[in-house]
Amino acid sequence: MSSMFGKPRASAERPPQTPLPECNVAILGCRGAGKSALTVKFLTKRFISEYDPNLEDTYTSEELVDQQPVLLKVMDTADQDGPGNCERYLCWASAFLVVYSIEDRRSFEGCQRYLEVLALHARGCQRHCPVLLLGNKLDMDQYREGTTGPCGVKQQAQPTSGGKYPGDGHSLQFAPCPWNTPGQTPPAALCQVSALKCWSTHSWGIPTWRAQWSRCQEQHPASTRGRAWQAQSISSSLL
Ligand SMILES: Nc1nc2c(ncn2[C@@H]2O[C@H](COP(=O)(O)OP(=O)(O)OP(=O)(O)O)[C@@H](O)[C@H]2O)c(=O)[nH]1
Repeated sequence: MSSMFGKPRASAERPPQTPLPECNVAILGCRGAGKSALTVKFLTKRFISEYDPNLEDTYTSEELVDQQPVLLKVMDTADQDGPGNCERYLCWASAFLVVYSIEDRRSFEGCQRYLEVLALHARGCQRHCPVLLLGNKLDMDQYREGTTGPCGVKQQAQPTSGGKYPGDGHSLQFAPCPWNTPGQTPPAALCQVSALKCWSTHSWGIPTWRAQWSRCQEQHPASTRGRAWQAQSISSSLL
């Protein structure tokens, strides 16, 4: 079943026969990370505590991404115990949001399994979808399970029990930012990245891949300057 949230925007200016560019985003993560809450928060722009967290559903919302209307479809997944029966979202989604709770280290470590599944899938089908790793429940910062990293920033980037960092082995890919070029219609892939940008702007979670961001800045100093959003959202484009 598909549900429609939010008000359609800017459709009056669009010729009726022009279909909107579409972006399918799957929300992944361990139980209790806050996927459903984030989905509802994003689509309704407020926090709602009463919803059925076990329902796996797909929602559709027309959003403006870089002044362009985009049909954003969001699948709020409900895996019972880590990634399982993943084909349903791997085949459907063109972008992925992997969510953890900042006060639950296990949920952060659980992201590794999702990143691995996504990496495997990307390798298998030669399709590289944007992936955003997102830390949720920012209001629980005093209970954050993490260490203080460089610059005094508390971060989750700790080794998992296997001694690896989530995302290890996945190369970071830096997407330049041409979707802002005047007069250019963003191609589908960039539209999807932009939709994630749109997501990270609206939602109250933050992507927290700070360690990798610094590395990325070193490698791409000119192209990354002043692009704070990218700083946070490049996360792991999976190869
Ligand atoms: N304090 C706080 N609680 C939150 C936040 N987001 C979600 N929660 C709570 O965390 C619990 C789990 O949230 P859900 O959205 O059901 O988590 P989920 O990832 O969808 O969990 P499953 O459906 O079991 O996979 C709920 O009690 C939410 O109210 C947040 O930003 N802050």
